[in-house]
Amino acid sequence: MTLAITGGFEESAMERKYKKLNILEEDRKMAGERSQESSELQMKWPKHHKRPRSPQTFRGGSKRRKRCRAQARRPAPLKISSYEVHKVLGRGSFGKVMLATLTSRKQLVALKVLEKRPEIMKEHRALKIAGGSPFLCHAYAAFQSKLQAFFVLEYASGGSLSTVMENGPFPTSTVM
Ligand SMILES: Nc1ncnc2c1ncn2[C@@H]1O[C@H](COP(=O)(O)OP(=O)(O)OP(=O)(O)O)[C@@H](O)[C@H]1O
Repeated sequence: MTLAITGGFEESAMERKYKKLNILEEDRKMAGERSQESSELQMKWPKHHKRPRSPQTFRGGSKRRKRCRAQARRPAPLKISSYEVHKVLGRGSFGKVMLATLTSRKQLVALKVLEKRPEIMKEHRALKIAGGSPFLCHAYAAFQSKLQAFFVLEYASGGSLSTVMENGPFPTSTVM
């Protein structure tokens, strides 16, 4: 066998046979060990119990990634009758934003009502981007009537940045 490893000489038929037998023997041993391991595991975790999964690790070493806020919550109902409107929060170029309550959950939301125009696709794209950011308002749902598009947004109770800045500069702790 040593000859075969160092090369240079050919293995004899007898040596090949011994080598094969040794390999078969090793295979048998390993198979035996594996079946013992699996029966031990079955004893630990009977079939009706799920074995705990090892925590999945992503690139960069972080454990399972957190779902973003908008995904984590259930989608809001997709009809206007499910919302109780309280007041107008502000107006934009294509419509208005109203403070509303999702009646079934008593949750305050900002309901953005826009005329159906091609430009509202920009809004759609912006909300898609905002969904991945922890610093921007997320959308819970969107639905439409014949003439209008409705976006149900996270209510930002602090007001707009320009309103806050009317009173002068504020400390970093306020921003955080
Ligand atoms: N999620 C929200 N929570 C609280 N108030 C909001 C929210 N979204 C909008 N508002 C208020 O409604 C106003 C109008 O918002 P909207 O997004 O329609 O227009 P805009 O972004 O200010 O302007 P434009 O339509 O030209 O982009 C805002 O200035 C803000 O005061």
